[in-house]
Amino acid sequence: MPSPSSPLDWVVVAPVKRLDRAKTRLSGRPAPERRSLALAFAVDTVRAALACERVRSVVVASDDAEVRSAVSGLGARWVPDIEGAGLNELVEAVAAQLRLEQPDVALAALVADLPALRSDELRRALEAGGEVARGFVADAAGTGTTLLTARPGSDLGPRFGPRSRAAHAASGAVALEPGPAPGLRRDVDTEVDLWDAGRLGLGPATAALVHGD
Ligand SMILES: Nc1nc2c(ncn2[C@@H]2O[C@H](COP(=O)(O)OP(=O)(O)OP(=O)(O)O)[C@@H](O)[C@H]2O)c(=O)[nH]1
Ligand SMILES: C=C(OP(=O)(O)O)C(=O)O
Repeated sequence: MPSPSSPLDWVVVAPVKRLDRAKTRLSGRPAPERRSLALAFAVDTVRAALACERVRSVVVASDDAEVRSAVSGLGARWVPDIEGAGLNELVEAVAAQLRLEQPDVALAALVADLPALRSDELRRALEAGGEVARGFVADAAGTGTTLLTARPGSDLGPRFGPRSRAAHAASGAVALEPGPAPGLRRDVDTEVDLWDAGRLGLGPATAALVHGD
């Protein structure tokens, strides 16, 4: 067991929808473009999480073969989606399995549509998460959640979805204050979100699509 003062190592669960069903709010774009963007968002999110010094491993929950192949290439592990389950049931089930495998692990659930995520933002958020039983980071809009944390001994208790910030707070999770973390909070659902992520600085996969880098 780590001593109380040593920072925890985290396992990050990142759910990724099947690409043909993802990012429906980017509806002004043809389906192949939406698909490529959804994949690029996930790749940039997972790459930044894997580069975070507090992250022991990243587990991507997805039924999409292209997603699985891309994130495996980065060094993440993947597990299948659960047929008919919603996002919260899926995260809960993957977290329970991880706790069986590694009982002392600290767990985090990270949405995989954060193309401007920086590893140092995630590190500060996870360090703040290590101070409380359950914590969350609100999204840029202030209504949703991008990161949910649970120290060893606590369950994630995910309540992602509409108004998840309020739902996580009402469930007893603490709002984490990791300092400036605009990329961690900038989930991309709409064209305006994508523009804002571009202003912050896109990860390489998304930048290649948006700017042709
Ligand atoms: N594996 C899996 N991931 C999911 C599921 N629902 C949502 N996600 C992921 O959870 C994160 C947050 O979801 P949303 O922001 O709603 O993303 P989205 O569903 O692609 O976008 P919209 O179609 O605009 O709602 C993204 O990384 C999604 O890929 C699900 O049922 N299974
Ligand atoms: C799932 C969530 O994301 P979004 O609101 O972007 O769908 C959430 O904020 O809980």
